[in-house]
Amino acid sequence: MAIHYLRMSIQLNSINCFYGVHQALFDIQLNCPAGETLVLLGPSGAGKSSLLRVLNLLEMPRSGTLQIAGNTFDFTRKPDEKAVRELRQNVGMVFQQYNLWPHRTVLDNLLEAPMRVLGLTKDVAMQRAQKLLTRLRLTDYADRFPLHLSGGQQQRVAIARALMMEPQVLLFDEPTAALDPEITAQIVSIIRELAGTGITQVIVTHEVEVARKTASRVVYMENGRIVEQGDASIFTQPQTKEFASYLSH
Ligand SMILES: Nc1ncnc2c1ncn2[C@@H]1O[C@H](COP(=O)(O)OP(=O)(O)OP(=O)(O)O)[C@@H](O)[C@H]1O
Repeated sequence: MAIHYLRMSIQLNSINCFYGVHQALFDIQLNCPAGETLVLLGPSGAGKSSLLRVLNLLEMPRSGTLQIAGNTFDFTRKPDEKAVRELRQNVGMVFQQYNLWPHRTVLDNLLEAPMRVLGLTKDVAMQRAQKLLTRLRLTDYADRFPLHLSGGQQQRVAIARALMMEPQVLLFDEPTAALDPEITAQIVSIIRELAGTGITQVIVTHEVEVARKTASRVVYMENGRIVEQGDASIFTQPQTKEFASYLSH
């Protein structure tokens, strides 16, 4: 009989994370198979951003293990620098404030990291950039500076820039915060389109509607702990009174 192993893109085991003496994450256990879109939900201060930031090592937990995109980290030891660099190439991040280079054009924002970090030639990087500019409907803005673009356009540039590295995992911190409903719908449709490409996505959001439209897996957190996790069916059949109450507000 054939045995099928589920290809896990992300596994967290017993993660404990502190800011000084304040513990922000408690004993986090999480599995996310490759190709899923995982949404992290929970009230303010629940630990969603901290958990997201652990996934690309912007926060270093005090203990526990992380397996992501083929790398494994045991946080009781100092992480290997080469493994950290590899992780950052394989795990892209789209920040809430976009974090674009303000004095570089959209095109140069896209070309910079793949040429510097991956060593791509300008021709190869340009080919990648042109495809992404087309895919994200940004071709008319290639020569503009980020501050001359709307929030939704800057968000699309930030997504294109992360995709330039061809990451296995893409992290989003509040991708639709401060965007109006029409632009939110555009970003939701981009996330859904990306889900079809096999990339694994992890999204922090306060917007339950955005979560409902994008998530194939859901994690609900409170006070640094995962209260409930499952597939998208938990939106209609929450298993805990905490998640049910969150959804009803
Ligand atoms: N840099 C920091 N220094 C100290 N404490 C922090 C820091 N960042 C977060 N915290 C604390 O850690 C806890 C989790 O914060 P986190 O930002 O992960 O929550 P969140 O669920 O993303 O909240 P929000 O939805 O408001 O962004 C909170 O109690 C927060 O005050």
